[in-house]
Amino acid sequence: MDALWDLENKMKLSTRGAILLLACASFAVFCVCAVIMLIKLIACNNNNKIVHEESASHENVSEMMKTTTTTKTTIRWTESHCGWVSVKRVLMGSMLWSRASKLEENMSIVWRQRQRLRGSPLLGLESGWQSNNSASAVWQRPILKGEKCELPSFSGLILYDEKGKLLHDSHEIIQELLEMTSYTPKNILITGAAGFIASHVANRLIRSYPDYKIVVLDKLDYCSNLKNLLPSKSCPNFKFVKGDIGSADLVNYLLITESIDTIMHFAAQTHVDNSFGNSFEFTKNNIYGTHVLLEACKVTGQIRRFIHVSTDEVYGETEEDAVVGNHEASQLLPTNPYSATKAGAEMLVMAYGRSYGLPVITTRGNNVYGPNQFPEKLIPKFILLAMQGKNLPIHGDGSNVRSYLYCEDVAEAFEVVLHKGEVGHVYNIGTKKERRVIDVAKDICKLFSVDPDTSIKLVENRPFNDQRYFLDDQKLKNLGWSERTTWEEGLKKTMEWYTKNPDWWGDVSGALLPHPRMLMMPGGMGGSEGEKPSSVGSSNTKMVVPSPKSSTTPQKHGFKFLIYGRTGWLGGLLGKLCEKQGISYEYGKGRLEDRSSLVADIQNVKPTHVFNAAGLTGRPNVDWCESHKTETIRVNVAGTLTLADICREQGLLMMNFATGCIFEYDAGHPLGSGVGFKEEDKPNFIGSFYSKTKAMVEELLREYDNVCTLRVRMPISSDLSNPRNFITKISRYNKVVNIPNSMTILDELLPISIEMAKRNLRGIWNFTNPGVVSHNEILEMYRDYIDPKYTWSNFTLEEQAKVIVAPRSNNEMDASKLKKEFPELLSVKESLIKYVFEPNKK
Ligand SMILES: O=c1ccn([C@@H]2O[C@H](COP(=O)(O)OP(=O)(O)O[C@H]3O[C@H](CO)[C@@H](O)[C@H](O)[C@H]3O)[C@@H](O)[C@H]2O)c(=O)[nH]1
Repeated sequence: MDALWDLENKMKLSTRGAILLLACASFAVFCVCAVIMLIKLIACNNNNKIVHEESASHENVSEMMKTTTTTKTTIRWTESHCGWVSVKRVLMGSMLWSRASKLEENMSIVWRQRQRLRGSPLLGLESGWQSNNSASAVWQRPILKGEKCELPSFSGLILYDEKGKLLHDSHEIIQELLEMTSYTPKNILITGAAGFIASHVANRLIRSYPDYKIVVLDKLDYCSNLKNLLPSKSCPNFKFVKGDIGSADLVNYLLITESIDTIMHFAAQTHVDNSFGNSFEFTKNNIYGTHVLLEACKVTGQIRRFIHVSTDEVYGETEEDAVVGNHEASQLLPTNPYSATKAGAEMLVMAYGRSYGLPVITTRGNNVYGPNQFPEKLIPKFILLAMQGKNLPIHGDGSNVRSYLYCEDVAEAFEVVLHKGEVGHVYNIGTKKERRVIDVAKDICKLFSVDPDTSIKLVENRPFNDQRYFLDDQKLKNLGWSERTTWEEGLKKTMEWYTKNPDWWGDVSGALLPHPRMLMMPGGMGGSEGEKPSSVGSSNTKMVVPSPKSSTTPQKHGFKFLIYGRTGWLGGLLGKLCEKQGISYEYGKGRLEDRSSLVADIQNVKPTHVFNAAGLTGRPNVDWCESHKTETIRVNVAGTLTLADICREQGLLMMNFATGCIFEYDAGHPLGSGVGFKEEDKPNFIGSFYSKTKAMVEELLREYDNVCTLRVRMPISSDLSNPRNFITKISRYNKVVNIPNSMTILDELLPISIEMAKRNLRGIWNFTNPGVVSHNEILEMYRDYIDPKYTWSNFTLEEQAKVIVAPRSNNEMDASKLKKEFPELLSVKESLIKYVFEPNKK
């Protein structure tokens, strides 16, 4: 019993003890909770506080970070290997350290598959940081060896090596790595800087920041001009590279060799009118080109800023009565093909920011005006027209409103965005001052003291003409930028500049048409149907009151070729090719030397391109020309020049089949040396009258920027029955010389001439397959593929001279320009086998 009592007492005691213990424990838990809540509360009020980590190495880091919580912190990774950085977001309990992305050997950044971030407000997003998902505590981005990397100011820092192992000796490393610096551009690539806006930006940066290296990449399209960069020409920090942003190899090469850390991407097809014509060019330049740049940034992994230049047009039309402008978060609702491609490009930029942490900034600008602008745009166009005493064509009724900024102010805006813009942000570059198109025209009339009532003509509206683009410009103003130039001041400066530089752009008659379609007309100077340059400013200019229906009428698209040389070999083949490719074409009826007949042809056919395959080559050969010199001059000289001249007047590209028989092997280009004559070489062979006239014409045609001269040599085709075919000719001669020559395999090259027209290529081109082939090599192939019994004999040039009247040229042409444009082009021997002998094999 006592024992039981004892046990009961003991149990009572232990129960009391347990209760006491429980009470103590509860109190302790309460205290801990209170402390935690207090810490959380403090933390809530101190978003910039650093999270302390348990590990000694982390403490070191944290200690250092403590001093840098309110400013941006930059670290640089100098270890021999690549690494990555994680930051931990404060005020979130979880300690889930996400496994980092890996840097591959080729230095490209490969992010592991992760959930898309959905508009988390975390500041880290702004500098390219990413987390597993929006609830994760850990934000990370990879850094490359030597790269500086800004840390969001609220973060703690943990460094891992590339295998994900914590760095334990981080104190020393971090001491060395931590820098209190902000981003400073060093080597900037500006695309499209021979164009209008970018030239002002480039010239400004080159002038104001001698420490920055500015590399300009520009393909020198119709609307760009190296003269725009003249102020920078002799500056040591300026470099110009002619090239296309669509060339991935070139872009990658430039980023690496020039150590580019910043890209300002202006290059684009910008003219709305053109985009109603050939809008594929817009997709190619604006979307694909941007994509190539972005991919190059990803692959090279060294870009610290990618400033993408977009337009206010991506927002689409603003309501006429809207009082609040589009702000940067407004919806994108582009209305024309041009703005649609710009919006598309923006999406890619945004995606590369999100997917690969590319530090992107986008700008969306209002209309810009000032010196250097190609006169397809309203203000320079109207100034030039007014200067010429011509009428100013207003699309529709001129009630459309645009907001105009002076180019220097816009250049300053880009300077501000470059230095102060936040990564991941969009900035409108705008002005609240709006102007109706009709008022712009009136102001220009006033400057030139002409009567607006007689000078201004209403013409058909654009297929779609946004009424207004109204921007909220506050965000950029918050960075310290504001517009400086008044409209009156800016317009006066612009007028003075164009008055001083009326020929800056050469012949721009095509651009001054009411509705230029520079890209649809690969001649670059074309107009839409029914528009002739002469009609601008004439009192006959069609006046059309815009109607909503007509404004949506689709435009006619497609190519139409006008071909001269119907009865000739090349002209005949061209027609067949057009049929095969479904290209609409007509043969010219007029004679080359009869100007009015050519004008009538163009009026009737309304071509997009003219091909000149007409010319006298003589029958049975060029010896005929020696005894028919005036006839040869009439067609080959006067006729060709007349056609080129009319095409230029009409804004048309003329594809001119010329000859390479204006060169002869010489000391600088000896036989067998492999050194061919280049496009820029001056003709050195005028032995025959035919060659003499051809050389003279080629020289004169250099002055016509609407001509594409194709130097054909010893043309060969798969039609071995054609007497003009070089193979047919030499296989029928009693004796042949044996000299290597460059030649043109028509089956391969004629389709290329069509493609060249579509690509709007101009200037002189050696239109031969690369390499040379000798007479004997061709005849050997002829024997091997066609006639095993075929034999021939050779004779020397001296012996040949006895049986011909005029000397013939032998030469090698350098086809590298053509090969560069068409990398698939076969060497002459490969082409002979593929296109001529294999298909004729007996
Ligand atoms: O002969 C003409 C030429 C233009 N306009 C009108 O003038 C206004 C301005 O036209 P334009 O100078 O071609 O500029 P936008 O179409 O407004 O586009 C410019 O401004 C955009 C920014 O808003 C940029 O994105 C574009 O690249 C740039 O071409 C438009 O309403 C045109 O219809 C005429 O009435 N007659």
